[in-house]
Amino acid sequence: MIGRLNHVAIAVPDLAAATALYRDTLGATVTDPTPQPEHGVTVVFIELPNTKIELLEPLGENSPIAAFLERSPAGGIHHVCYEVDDIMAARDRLKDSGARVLGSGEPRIGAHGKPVLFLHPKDFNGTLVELEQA
Ligand SMILES: CC[C@@H](C(=O)O)C(=O)SCCNC(=O)CCNC(=O)[C@H](O)C(C)(C)COP(=O)(O)OP(=O)(O)OC[C@H]1O[C@@H](n2cnc3c(N)ncnc32)[C@H](O)[C@@H]1OP(=O)(O)O
Ligand SMILES: [Co+2]
Repeated sequence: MIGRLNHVAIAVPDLAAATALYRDTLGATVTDPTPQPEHGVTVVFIELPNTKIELLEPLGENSPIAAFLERSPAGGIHHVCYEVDDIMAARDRLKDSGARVLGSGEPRIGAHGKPVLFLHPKDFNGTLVELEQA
């Protein structure tokens, strides 16, 4: 069911500093920061030949990454994102298998303008999983 690895997300306390680290120290191609208010984060993508790294900084009062950064103030790997061909079929199959789909269970539009869903980390070996419509 899952296909390509779309991105690995890293939550960071200082997006400008993290972006500079990837751009200047690691020599990567980086995008401009993009606020995603409906997701409570500001995002920078690091573009690699075979996938992307998504740097996440909290945005607003109720950011879903705030508690994560309280637990890990220096930042850390927050989620992995896999592409699926049919996100509704994937969601229904996962729910039938007992996996917890986070939020309302309805896909929302993610950073690439495509529908995304999140799966509870406790159901996937302690890793928060994002699914993105391919
Ligand atoms: C930009 C848009 C989009 C894209 O297109 O790429 C994005 O990526 S948006 C990214 C941010 N959005 C989300 O993360 C949405 C989904 N997340 C959530 O709903 C919540 O963050 C959460 C996963 C339910 C966690 O909620 P939180 O309040 O932070 O923690 P809890 O106390 O409920 O945690 C319970 C349990 O799970 C562990 N945990 C929490 N987050 C993670 C994580 N990222 N990776 C691994 N484990 C995680 C937490 O430690 C708790 O464990 P125990 O203490 O053992 O109970
Ligand atoms: Co993501």
